[in-house]
Amino acid sequence: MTEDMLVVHGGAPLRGEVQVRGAKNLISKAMVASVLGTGVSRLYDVPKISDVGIIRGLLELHGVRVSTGPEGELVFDPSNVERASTDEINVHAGSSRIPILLCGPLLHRLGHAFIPDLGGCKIGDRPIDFHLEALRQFGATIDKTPDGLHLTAPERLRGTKFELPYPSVGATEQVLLTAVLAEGITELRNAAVEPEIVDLICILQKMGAIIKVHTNRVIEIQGVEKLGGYNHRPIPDRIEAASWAAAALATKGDVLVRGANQVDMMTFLNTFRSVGGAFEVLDHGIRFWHPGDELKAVALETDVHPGFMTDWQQPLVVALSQARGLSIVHETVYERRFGYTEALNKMGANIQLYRECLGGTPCRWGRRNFLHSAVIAGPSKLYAADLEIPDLRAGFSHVIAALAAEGTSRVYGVDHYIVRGYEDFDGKLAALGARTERPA
Ligand SMILES: CC(=O)N[C@H]1[C@@H](OP(=O)(O)OP(=O)(O)OC[C@H]2O[C@@H](n3ccc(=O)[nH]c3=O)[C@H](O)[C@@H]2O)O[C@H](CO)[C@@H](O)[C@@H]1O
Ligand SMILES: C=C(OP(=O)(O)O)C(=O)O
Repeated sequence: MTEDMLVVHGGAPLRGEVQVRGAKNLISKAMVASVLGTGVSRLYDVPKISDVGIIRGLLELHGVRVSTGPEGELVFDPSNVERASTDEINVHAGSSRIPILLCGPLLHRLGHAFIPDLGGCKIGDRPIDFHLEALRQFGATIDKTPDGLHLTAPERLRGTKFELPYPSVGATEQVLLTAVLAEGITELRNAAVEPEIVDLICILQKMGAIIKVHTNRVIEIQGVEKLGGYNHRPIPDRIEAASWAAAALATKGDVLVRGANQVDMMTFLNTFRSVGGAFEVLDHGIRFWHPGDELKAVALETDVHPGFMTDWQQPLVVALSQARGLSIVHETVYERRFGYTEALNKMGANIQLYRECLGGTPCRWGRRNFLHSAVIAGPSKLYAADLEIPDLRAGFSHVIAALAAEGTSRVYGVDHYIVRGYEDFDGKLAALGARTERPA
């Protein structure tokens, strides 16, 4: 499909400024949280990305009135939450993972929830067993049918004690969004504590929830009878910020990422510096640049917060292909997050994948029968190629590689994938001096 294709003339460093707005991985959850309230909620700085449109559509099907204000403001009025037909909901089947988080809010409001097949990036099996087990413990009944999940809770859900086998972001959000209106106390052990989760807790607290974050990943939620609305400006997107930082490094450029927040990116910044990248933290963002010296190889493992995010590795690996020596990236969160390396190799990179847990510690997952360690030998000269994007973050890394390469590449799948997480992608590339075109 040529309309989904970006032509990239490589070889020019990215230079200039981009602005990041509210984090993709918070915005959609904040939208879901609005359903829990009886009052109007206002979310500011919402980027124009496709996941927002999908969740908006689902909320509207359930009777939430959504309107837009200036500069990315979204307003939610959930006073008339109602059931939607499975056929209508199924229009959104396979489009996002967020619908699973509607379980608790819809059960509280309606006693029933229908969840279509989930979508999201195909970067692993991505089961929802922790979600379903937690919901059962709250008292929900779950019926899996070929068209999706039907959940019922004829009585008020009850608080519970639950320990996650792994600090899953989605399952932690599931528990939070369910426990806030459940009867009694919920204790969640081994919870995820990503900045996006802390921001969701802030939103719920604004709505009237009582949530205590203890040490050692323990979160205690005291259920309340009723929640109101919220006014919230979300944390900036630290994945997008790191993506532009990696793009600056890989193209030997200099990019000021307005809105980038140091505290949410500390681990990334340490790695960026270890590779040889330079940055300066400013009041309104972070400037990232290639200082001219040869980049250095590093070993890193992806991990839950405060570790190195799994969503940061794909863009950074393009820069690592330009570093001298052997870099190791051990992916411990998802089983199949190296799909993009095939394209980089086609362009001249030297990346080998291994089933072993390379990098230091064994994979906490136990799922070792996957190619989840990458060894990147550099520096490699990159040449243009025709590339097919396999998922969102991989897509960004394809585009960076094309920008760093010699010659003209064609990148397919841009509008399908990149638009899920990067607002005004073409506009931002143009602002940074990238030489890209859309076919006529
Ligand atoms: C929309 C959103 O916020 N997406 C992010 C979210 O995804 P998401 O919330 O889906 O990621 P999780 O933290 O839940 O998944 C982490 C790991 O746990 C496994 N797992 C998860 C749930 C479950 O019930 N059973 C199970 O086995 C998954 O297969 C995966 O291997 O966190 C990931 C980890 O930071 C990020 O890469 C994604 O960008
Ligand atoms: C994996 C991602 O998102 P999702 O969970 O929506 O698929 C991502 O943002 O990189």
